[in-house]
Amino acid sequence: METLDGIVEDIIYRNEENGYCVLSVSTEAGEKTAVGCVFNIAVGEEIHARGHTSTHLVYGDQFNIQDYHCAIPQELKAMERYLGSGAVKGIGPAMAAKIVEMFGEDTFRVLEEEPELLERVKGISLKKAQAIAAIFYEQRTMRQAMIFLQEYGISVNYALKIYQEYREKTYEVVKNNPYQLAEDVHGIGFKMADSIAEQVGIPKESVHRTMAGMLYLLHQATLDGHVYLSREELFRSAGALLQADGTQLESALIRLKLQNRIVSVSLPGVEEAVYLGVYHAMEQGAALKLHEVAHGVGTGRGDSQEWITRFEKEEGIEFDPSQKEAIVKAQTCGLLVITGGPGTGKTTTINAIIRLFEEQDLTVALAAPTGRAAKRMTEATGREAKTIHRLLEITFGKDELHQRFERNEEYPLECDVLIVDESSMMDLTIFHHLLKAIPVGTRLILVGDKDQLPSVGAGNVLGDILACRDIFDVVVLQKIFRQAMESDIIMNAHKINHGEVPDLRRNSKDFFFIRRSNPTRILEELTSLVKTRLPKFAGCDSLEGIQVLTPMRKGILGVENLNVVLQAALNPPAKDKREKECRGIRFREGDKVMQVKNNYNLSWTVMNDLNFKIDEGTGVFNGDIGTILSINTYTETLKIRFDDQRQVNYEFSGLDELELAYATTIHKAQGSEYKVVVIPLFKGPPMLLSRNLLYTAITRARQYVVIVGTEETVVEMIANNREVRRNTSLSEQIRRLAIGERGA
Ligand SMILES: Nc1ncnc2c1ncn2[C@@H]1O[C@H](COP(=O)(O)OP(=O)(O)OP(=O)(O)O)[C@@H](O)[C@H]1O
Repeated sequence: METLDGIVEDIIYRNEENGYCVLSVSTEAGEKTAVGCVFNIAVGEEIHARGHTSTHLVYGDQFNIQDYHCAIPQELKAMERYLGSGAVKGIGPAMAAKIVEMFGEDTFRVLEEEPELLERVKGISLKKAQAIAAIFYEQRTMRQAMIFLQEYGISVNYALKIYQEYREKTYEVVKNNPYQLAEDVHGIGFKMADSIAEQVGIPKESVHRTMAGMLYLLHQATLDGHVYLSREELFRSAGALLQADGTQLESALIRLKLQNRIVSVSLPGVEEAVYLGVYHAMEQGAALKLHEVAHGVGTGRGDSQEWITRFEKEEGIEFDPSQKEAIVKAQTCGLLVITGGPGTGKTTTINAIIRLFEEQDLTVALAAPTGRAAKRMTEATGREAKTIHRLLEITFGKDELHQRFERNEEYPLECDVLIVDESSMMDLTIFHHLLKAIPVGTRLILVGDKDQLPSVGAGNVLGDILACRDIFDVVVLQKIFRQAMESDIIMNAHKINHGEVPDLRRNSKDFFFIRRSNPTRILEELTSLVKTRLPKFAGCDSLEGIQVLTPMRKGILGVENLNVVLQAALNPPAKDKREKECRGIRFREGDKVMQVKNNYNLSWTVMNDLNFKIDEGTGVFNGDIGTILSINTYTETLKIRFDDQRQVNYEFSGLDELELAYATTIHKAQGSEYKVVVIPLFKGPPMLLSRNLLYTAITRARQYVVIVGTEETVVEMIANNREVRRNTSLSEQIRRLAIGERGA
């Protein structure tokens, strides 16, 4: 590795958000340009950096800083420049000259130890002297902390986050219990904390380590959808991860319980279910609020039967008995769940319910868990539907567990009826926040298809509520309407859902099966379809209209390889297209990409044709798809325009939240719809090839489905009705409360 030592002469560019700087540094070998993330550096400071030199096409040689430390300058001239550069707020160049003239080499000692002496300088009051000293102290502490943290191999980005979290307590936390970092600092997980702990010299058997390891495993379980782990599961994984014995684990478990960070309860079939405290509280809170909402309204106004007859006449429609039941129950129940597969009239029923309430002058709010689902609901109802996050007015959240919403029990939603579509996608966290904001007396109507894959986040909210059909009101729409029957996509989706294999040889107008017997042939066929044949046939763009959905991540037909192949076919390298590589993914201007995490802090803007900003906000969500408009290697940013026109600038350091999206997993496509869906299917592990995965994939298509692969795989998937069980206990909590109510 090369080194660079010199004095910062100029800061040519500084990105305030990610700290990326272009510096001009004077060294013994002359003036050099250095680039990289450098925090809190000022003109006049000495920089000692390690890194490598590369040659930029336009800017020539530049030193890429990997790690660095800087020091307050020693020479009078440099001191003056440093103080006057704006590094210490309140001191400009003229004042700096006066201070250095008065105190000479003693300047920094005075600033640190006897700031009141500054008052002697003309123009500095005692108050100002104190303020200057405070800033100087803060900067010195920060600089020292950054050096300290970098010694443990912590990157500048994380070091800054750690310092911002703990300030002067940084040393104490890192030295005594670095595992705390995993809980408090976004982006630092157990593994990184564990490696810091090893360097600090914390023994492997430390109870802090065991506790952190257990919390980590419970958190990992939530990423797999589980709200709790059985004690046996937790001990098995913790034993393997931490090489800890039963006594150590037991003692950590007790401490965590005493601190209320975990809760354990017994459930039917599970002797001890262990939860992260916050998840247990969310389940309990949700169960209680569901009961309150369900019982919170009196019977509705007017006679809905009469209204239905009039509506049917006016609209020339005849409702199916279960649709009528849903409309009547919407009037009489505080909580109603309407569920049904594609084409069973959910939207038609919602529309009638909205009309009925509106005619009674009640306000109806509409929401859905994702941006795409909300957009579809808006189109289908002709009324504005918001994402749940927007409805609740999200304000802050470094991650899912730290989300903050303006709307909550103190400042609840102001509507008489709330209808949530695509409820199967709601995870426990968002559902808990939603319920908190619903005042008792407001009607809640949850609509969804129970056979879709469960939510990406932890929980099985819709499934758990439906398991309590004897307690809450549920209407299942089963009739497939004539118009829907004309679509093979809908009919085949229902067949698949019932375990029947559709006729794959049938000549269909919207559902196609192309038999190819090995992965290489499947890939060739799929590429040719997406690149040329389907855009012509369906009259759409390869990128916008067509989505390849696959069950797997790995292998020839996994997301990763499909993206490489499709990128090469649809957006090949070109001289005028800039690129940026990150985690082995080569992002290129023009690429189709997907955000793979909810990020509530990313800012977006919407520009009009004249490039004027017409809207702005924050939040980009898991599953949002867009196109890379430009890559700027100088400012280290990448600009993306999402499908709904929002434009977002990503720092290169935030690219781990992006993936190529020519192909995505079926899981990620939940709640989205595409004009054309292409599904490659070939042998794979049964866990990945299940019936509801195929069902979900097919029901994502609005106009055409094309399956390329082997008939055997389709048959196997339909036969594989093994639902992946999630450890959740919302229904149990609902039941316990119901028994309590009956008993009371
Ligand atoms: N009672 C009815 N009589 C006749 N046609 C109906 C009736 N209810 C719904 N339909 C028609 O059936 C089709 C499917 O209905 P709708 O879109 O409401 O179903 P959905 O369950 O929302 O479907 P998806 O989940 O696919 O969006 C539509 O064309 C709709 O007009």
